Amino acid sequence: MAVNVQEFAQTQLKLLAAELASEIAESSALVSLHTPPALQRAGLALTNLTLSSQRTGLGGKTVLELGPDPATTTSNTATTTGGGSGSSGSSNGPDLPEHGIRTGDIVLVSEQPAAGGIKKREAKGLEGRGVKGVVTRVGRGVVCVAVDEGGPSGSNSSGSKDGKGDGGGGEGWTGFGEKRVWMVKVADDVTFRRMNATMERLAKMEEREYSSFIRVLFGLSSPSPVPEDLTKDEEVGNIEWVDPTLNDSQKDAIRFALASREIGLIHGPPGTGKTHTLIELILQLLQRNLRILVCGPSNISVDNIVERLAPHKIPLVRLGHPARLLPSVLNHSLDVLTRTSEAGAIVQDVRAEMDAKQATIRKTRNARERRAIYADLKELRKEYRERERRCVSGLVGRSKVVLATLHGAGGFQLRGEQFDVVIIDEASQALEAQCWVPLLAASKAICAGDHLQLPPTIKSLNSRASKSSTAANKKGKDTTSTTTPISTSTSTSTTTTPASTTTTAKNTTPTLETTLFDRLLTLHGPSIKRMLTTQYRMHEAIMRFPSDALYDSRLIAAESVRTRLLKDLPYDVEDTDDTREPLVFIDTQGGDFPEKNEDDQPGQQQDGGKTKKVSKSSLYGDSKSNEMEAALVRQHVGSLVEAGVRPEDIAVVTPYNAQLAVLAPLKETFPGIELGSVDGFQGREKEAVVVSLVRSNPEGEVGFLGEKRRLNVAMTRPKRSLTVIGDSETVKKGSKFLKDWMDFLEENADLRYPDLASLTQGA
Ligand SMILES: Nc1ncnc2c1ncn2[C@@H]1O[C@H](COP(=O)(O)OP(=O)(O)OP(=O)(O)O)[C@@H](O)[C@H]1O
Repeated sequence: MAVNVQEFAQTQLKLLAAELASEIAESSALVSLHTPPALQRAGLALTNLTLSSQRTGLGGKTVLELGPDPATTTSNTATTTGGGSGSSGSSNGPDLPEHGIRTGDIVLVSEQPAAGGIKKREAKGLEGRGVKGVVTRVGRGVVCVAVDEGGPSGSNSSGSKDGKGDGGGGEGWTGFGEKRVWMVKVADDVTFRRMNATMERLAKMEEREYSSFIRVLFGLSSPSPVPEDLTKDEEVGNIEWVDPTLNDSQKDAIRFALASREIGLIHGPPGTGKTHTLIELILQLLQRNLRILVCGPSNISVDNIVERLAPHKIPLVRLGHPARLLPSVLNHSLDVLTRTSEAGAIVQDVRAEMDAKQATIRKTRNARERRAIYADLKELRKEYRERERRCVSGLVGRSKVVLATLHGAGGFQLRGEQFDVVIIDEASQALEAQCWVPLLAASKAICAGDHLQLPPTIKSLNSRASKSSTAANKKGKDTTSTTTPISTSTSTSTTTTPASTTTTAKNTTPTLETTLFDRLLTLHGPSIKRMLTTQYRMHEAIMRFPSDALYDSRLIAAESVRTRLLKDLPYDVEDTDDTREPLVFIDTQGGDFPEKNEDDQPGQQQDGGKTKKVSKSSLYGDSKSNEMEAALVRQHVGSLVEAGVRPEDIAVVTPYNAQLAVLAPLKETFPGIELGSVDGFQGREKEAVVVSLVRSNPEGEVGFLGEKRRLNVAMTRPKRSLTVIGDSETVKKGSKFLKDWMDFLEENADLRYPDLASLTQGA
């Protein structure tokens, strides 16, 4: 049962290397197969830019300000003086075209290739050219990018051992001059560097260095026993709750988390108040004068906690690049505190000096003078880092609660810091290696998550899976993950988040998709977890199937949500067949609603003529769509809206990105409606959710619909109304779980068969 720590770390290192290689290969393939305009349309790039200015941003980073190249913005009414340089690019200039670059994205800015695509050979070297950075601001006519110079703060480069980031940025962007440049989203290899460094540390540890915490996490010792009933426990039996309205399962989970010595898991099924529970736990730990590090896999998961902790007025510090934080939590950001606190003033002096120097670069044409300025800047940056380091360690050292993303916890700011407890939210959505970044600073950990929802996205799974020949693989090859090379840790958007292709392989060979949460449950059994059982989201009828099929029938619908329907919404909604039903199943069986393979679709060809070769790098992969089903979605949404349900209270989710593309026009008809991939919608909720299952074929192939964790996510998003649209005949053949679900819907939902005639009329 016990795990050899060194072997574990070595295996993780190998798996991580394969994963990074997959991500990079995918990015490069996308870039080499598609022209910059096609990538721009797919939301992955922004083309035809020029550099308008640069300045020193937060954390001493150089911020590049990029605007549309005036030479390419012909039909603009705004008056622009030619030449790009000198103009600020932020006001009065031409607007940027439609694009999908968002604040917080990691991008590579480089010289734009001439017309046509980027050749494979060039794509390979893409990382070596240009400069990488984080998008800090997106305006109508300007995009700002804080470039990666290995600055002391923020999430980039600091702590990297390879020194790759250090100083590299300077040369990267100075060559831009007035040339036309573009930016493309890229994989975030910082996350990998942090995970690697952590695994290397673990691999090098000698057994005698293992703490009892580490021993338990690898099964070398058992966790210290915790009594089943803690209500009579001397220490935690009589807690003064900050929020006395917590339900019993939440209180029990908190008692358990407080009483556990090494590790405690809080299992939070959908809508059961996992975060709510963690907030109380943090406050209770603080009352016991313990020092806490709180982490989550994404910025949004961490910000969510900061926002809810802030009203309690406890001193806390949020680490992370300010560009990636919610505006509401910026006041707690370490970068901002460094700037605004008294201790930060001295840091600012150097910063002002750096700005002044930066400004002189553009005026200098003489190469020797430029080199001299760079040398000065290098010195100043060093000094800046030194002062900032002192200021930061003061701020962090005094904080009882520190919050960061998992990989953010590997930054220089926490070097040498120890915590009594590390709390990891959404632990079942993080790679285990990522969890170890903060865990090495802990002597106890509390992990919250739900291993019955989707695990993190693994890209290398595709290539590894395709080499084996299991039936699960054959069926599991559909993927939406090829639509984007962006990292999983930053995005707050829902539609671009890639869906993983998890086959349910639960074998003994270590794989990246085994999360820490899963592994610990297998290792120590259910006694190390407590489950939250009251859910505050779904109508009872919506909750029933997931509860019975996945959560041992233990879920209870809170009184406040148990019977609420769309017709009871706090605004005017008519009482109709659609608004008084919590569960609707529109069964398309019979073969009139066939699915389409993305390859079969005409009009898929992108610019440049070369992209017809559909491969893993196609913008939609071999995703599936179903136009007739989309027409049904439109009809159903139409009648909901007609009854008075607001489009912003409706979401349509589907496992297939190709189907999302087919559904896209709904956004024009019903402004405010949300469309999302199931994977991207994890963690979200809506009053009404329509699920489009897409698959309909005589063979009964269901692809990655066969993953029950994905279906669990899909069916547990709605509050008052779930409508499932799909072909029961096809879907039933997919798995026992799918058959049970279809049988359940046939029995318990308002079952409808579409009227083909009205559908073709309405279309
Ligand atoms: N004890 C409680 N009493 C009343 N409402 C509660 C209670 N606990 C949680 N809630 C409510 O339930 C909802 C879900 O809570 P929260 O956001 O903490 O859930 P979560 O489990 O983290 O969410 P997810 O299911 O997305 O992981 C919130 O609206 C919260 O206010």
